[in-house]
Amino acid sequence: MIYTCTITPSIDYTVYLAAFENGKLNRSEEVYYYPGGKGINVSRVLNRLGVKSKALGFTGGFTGSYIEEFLQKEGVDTDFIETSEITRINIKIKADKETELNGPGPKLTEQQLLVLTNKVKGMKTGDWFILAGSLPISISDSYFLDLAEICRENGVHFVLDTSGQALKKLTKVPCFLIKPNLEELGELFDTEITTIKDAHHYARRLLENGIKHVIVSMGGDGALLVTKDLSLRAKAPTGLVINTVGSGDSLVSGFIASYSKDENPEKAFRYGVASGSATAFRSDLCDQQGVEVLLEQVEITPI
Ligand SMILES: Nc1ncnc2c1ncn2[C@@H]1O[C@H](COP(=O)(O)OP(=O)(O)O)[C@@H](O)[C@H]1O
Ligand SMILES: O=P(O)(O)OC[C@H]1O[C@](O)(COP(=O)(O)O)[C@@H](O)[C@@H]1O
Repeated sequence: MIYTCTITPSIDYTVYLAAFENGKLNRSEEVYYYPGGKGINVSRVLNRLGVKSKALGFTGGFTGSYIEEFLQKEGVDTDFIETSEITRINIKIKADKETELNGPGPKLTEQQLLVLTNKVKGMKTGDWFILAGSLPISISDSYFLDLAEICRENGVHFVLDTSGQALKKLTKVPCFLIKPNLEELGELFDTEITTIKDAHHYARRLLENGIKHVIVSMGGDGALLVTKDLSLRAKAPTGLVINTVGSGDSLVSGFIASYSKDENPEKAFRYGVASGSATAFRSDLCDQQGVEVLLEQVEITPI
């Protein structure tokens, strides 16, 4: 079973307008209320790609109920832990530029965290645990290190897609996959990365920690895949960009959907990049048909 875990879910209140002026009254023309948060996006895309998963994490209040109902209607299994706080609403403004305002994550009690630990303890060899999205600083790093250790002991594939300090601490863990974007990779090494050569260099350094697959996503410039045996660059397909929110999550989903069937990292990489771009080319997350028409347009070359 594939389990995604979103500690900080959201409703992505996504608004389209011709132009956005800071400090003025703006009126939007079109609005959407998508369930969001990185693990939730991964589960939604896996479902659209025909792969079952269970979405774990913490939800609360009317926004939490909305997310849960939305996912269940789409056919995504959920097993959220209830919190007393209202799940955040993240604002995504799509005008001449994309602007985002993400809220803070929930404050969780020891008891709530323990419930999640017990769920991870119940996972079996060969299962997947995808920890994705921001991790509140109120939760100690050792909590996530312990979850990663439980996964290692039980032969559960641990996938990490987070940012900031949490990413820095958790890259010490021998994950199956991590997917920083260029900025996040730079933050990991306290530097700014502007070239493929540097991105490749730093991605390889992450393998020294025992990480098996490092995917560095680069927006419209595609992505890199680095493993012990492979160094690949994928150029992303070109198209009309509508909404890139969830592109990175779609890349992770596409990779895992394919890898969990064939265990072929290059094929999975192609599927992942096509999934990321298929999401960028529409308002909501990608679907299988959208991904498959882009597969041949993903150009993969060795670095
Ligand atoms: N403008 C774009 N054109 C085509 N594909 C894109 C574009 N933006 C993102 N993608 C696709 O989505 C993937 C992940 O995007 P990225 O923006 O790097 O992730 P994140 O949202 O995690 O920062 C890219 O590797 C690419 O395949
Ligand atoms: O947990 P964070 O870092 O605040 O990010 C949450 C946001 O990321 C998203 O999951 C999108 O992520 P990506 O664009 O990186 O794929 C949104 O749905 C959500 O609003």
